[in-house]
Amino acid sequence: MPLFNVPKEVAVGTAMLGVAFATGMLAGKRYPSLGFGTSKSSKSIIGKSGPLWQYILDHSLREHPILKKLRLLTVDHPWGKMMVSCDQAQLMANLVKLIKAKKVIEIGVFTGYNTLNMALVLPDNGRVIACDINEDYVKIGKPLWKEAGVEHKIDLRIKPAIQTLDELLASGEAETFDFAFIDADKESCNEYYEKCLRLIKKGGIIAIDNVLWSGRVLKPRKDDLATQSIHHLNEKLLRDARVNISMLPMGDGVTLAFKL
Ligand SMILES: C[S@@+](CC[C@H](N)C(=O)[O-])C[C@H]1O[C@@H](n2cnc3c(N)ncnc32)[C@H](O)[C@@H]1O
Repeated sequence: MPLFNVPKEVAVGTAMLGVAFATGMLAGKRYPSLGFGTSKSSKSIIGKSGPLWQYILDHSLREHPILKKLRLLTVDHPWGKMMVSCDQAQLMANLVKLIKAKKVIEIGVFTGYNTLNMALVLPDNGRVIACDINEDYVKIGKPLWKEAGVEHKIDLRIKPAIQTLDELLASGEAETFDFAFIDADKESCNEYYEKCLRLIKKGGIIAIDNVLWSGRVLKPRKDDLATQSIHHLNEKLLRDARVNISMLPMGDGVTLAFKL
């Protein structure tokens, strides 16, 4: 199947994302112009295409050459805006290293940029449980996981992420993970969060992407289920005594929840 086709079986899971892209909702996931592929939209709520953004990358991004190769492979893909922001991915890798994580979960792999990013900093016996429903996207990045020599750290599960999380819980892996990155269909973000919270150890971190949803969270429409879902989770997290949180205006907004 051509890479650019969305297979029927994932149409439901990705439908809202599709709408999001068509309407610029994911405009915050944009890449800089200088050697970072095309910048297709100017709707970013936090200015991700101007000279200051370029300066930030020029003075902070330390990207592994194979990660860069994967980003450039992905950026011109028609769905390339789904890829995680590279500065944000670098923060994830720094956190994974800081807490000496061994077991991490990625919910929403796409072409595998952040999966590779985390695998690169995990110890040799570390493991990324990588969840997606679309194998065609993942196929783009898989050869680069191998080229980077980290393929053995990645356990790819092609099925709805809820199912994978339930299987991990059923197999006794509660409180054994160190880090989770939630970046898939937004309607399920609360369920992903609750299941990840059970899977993560105390002191572990859950990172939730797109918490600003290009600003739509400011005025969620009743018929916009994705925005409603993100907004409800944001409100819940503010009062959730099980975690400490930081909401960062990076990419399309990322919340870090530190399990107490
Ligand atoms: C925003 S992209 C993920 C970007 C990725 N984290 C990266 O590093 O570039 C969202 C992904 O979630 C996947 N997805 C959508 N619904 C899903 C579901 N129910 N279960 C698992 N993955 C899902 C899509 O196929 C897509 O690849």
